Amino acid sequence: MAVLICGGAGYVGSHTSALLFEKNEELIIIDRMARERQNAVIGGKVYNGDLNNSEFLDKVFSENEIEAVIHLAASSLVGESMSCPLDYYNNNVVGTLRLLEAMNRYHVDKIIFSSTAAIYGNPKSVPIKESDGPSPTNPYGETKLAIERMLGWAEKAHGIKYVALRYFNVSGAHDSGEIGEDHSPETHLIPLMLQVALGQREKIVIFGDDYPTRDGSCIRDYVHVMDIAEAHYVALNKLRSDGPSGIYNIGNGEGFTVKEVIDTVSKVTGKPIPFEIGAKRAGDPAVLVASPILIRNELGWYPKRSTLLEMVESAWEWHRRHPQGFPKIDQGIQKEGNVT
Ligand SMILES: NC(=O)c1ccc[n+]([C@@H]2O[C@H](COP(=O)([O-])OP(=O)(O)OC[C@H]3O[C@@H](n4cnc5c(N)ncnc54)[C@H](O)[C@@H]3O)[C@@H](O)[C@H]2O)c1
Ligand SMILES: O=c1ccn([C@@H]2O[C@H](COP(=O)(O)OP(=O)(O)O[C@H]3O[C@H](CO)[C@H](O)[C@H](O)[C@H]3O)[C@@H](O)[C@H]2O)c(=O)[nH]1
Repeated sequence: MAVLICGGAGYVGSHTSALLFEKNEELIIIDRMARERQNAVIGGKVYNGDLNNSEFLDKVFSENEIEAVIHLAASSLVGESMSCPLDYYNNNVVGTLRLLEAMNRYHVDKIIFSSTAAIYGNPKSVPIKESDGPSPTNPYGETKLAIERMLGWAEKAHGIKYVALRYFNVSGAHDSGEIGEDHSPETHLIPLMLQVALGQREKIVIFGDDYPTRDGSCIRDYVHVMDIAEAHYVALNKLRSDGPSGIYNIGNGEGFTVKEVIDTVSKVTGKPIPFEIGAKRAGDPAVLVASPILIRNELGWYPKRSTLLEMVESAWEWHRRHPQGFPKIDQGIQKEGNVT
């Protein structure tokens, strides 16, 4: 039986798919950008389509024997969600609703869901524990919280077991240096800085330097994408062995300011990273740092590539080798494969 990966052509999805492929799992991948991003997918049967389309989901679920779902497909930019909240509800909440309906129709009863630190909002204390009350400061976090709650009700009514992984800030790249972060447009801090190091961008704008932090810039907990991929594999096996549903932070337990990230990127790349101070970004909490203890105690997962230096080095390796990201398929460099 196969594992269905929704959003498998995206950043975290392509790394998670690669890891599961290396573990000899049978993979089905759904992504609405699968055709454009087929160079990000190293294996599995790939479908180009949208989760909000129930007929498309019927096709995928009826053509394959699906054991479990890993659901990473979402709109996920904090700033964008502030200006287009309804699009976020539509893509994230309605998309997941359609997916759960299809799982229910086809009797698939395991799902691992990409949640986010953004559900916590401005934390009451740091590091943040799962038991701390959620209080999102942006529509993106609200949609993820709504989905976590929908999963809880779907379990009660339909017996669908779930693990929600609340990732903190994902960074780094596959150990091979052949898969990495390639968002368009790029908005994430570390790849933007690496674009500066590559000479593709003049400078970084720090979004606010009067936060109540040690140097005034925001603090985030960066976690390596391959550690995140492993968390999915661990969660999948937990559900396979009849483990209970659960919600877990996926972080390192240590936070870095934007200015500290600039220093690390400069050290790794050997290039200065010029910056200017800009306005705060709407919806940004000052500090997000995880307590990663619960998942260590219950599932045995802990981050293995935990220093910021390792994360930036691995991201730099990918960006240095692939300054334009994945080869674009209209450049005629596409892999052989069958995207349905
Ligand atoms: N990157 C981070 O720092 C981070 C942190 C916390 C949580 N997350 C969550 O992890 C998940 C993956 O994040 P990412 O950075 O890899 O994002 P990404 O944008 O690179 O990947 C998401 C993929 O999902 C696909 N997708 C989106 N909506 C879809 C739909 N309706 N139907 C089919 N495909 C759809 C996109 O085409 C894309 O390839 C997201 O759910 C995000 O909210 C990411
Ligand atoms: O040009 C930039 C870009 C970012 N930042 C700052 O750098 C930090 C990291 O910003 P990112 O845009 O890289 O990441 P976010 O913290 O906004 O969000 C990411 O992590 C979240 C979880 O913490 C979410 O889940 C979300 O999907 C994911 O994009 C933030 O404090 C942000 O204000 C800047 O100062 N300048």
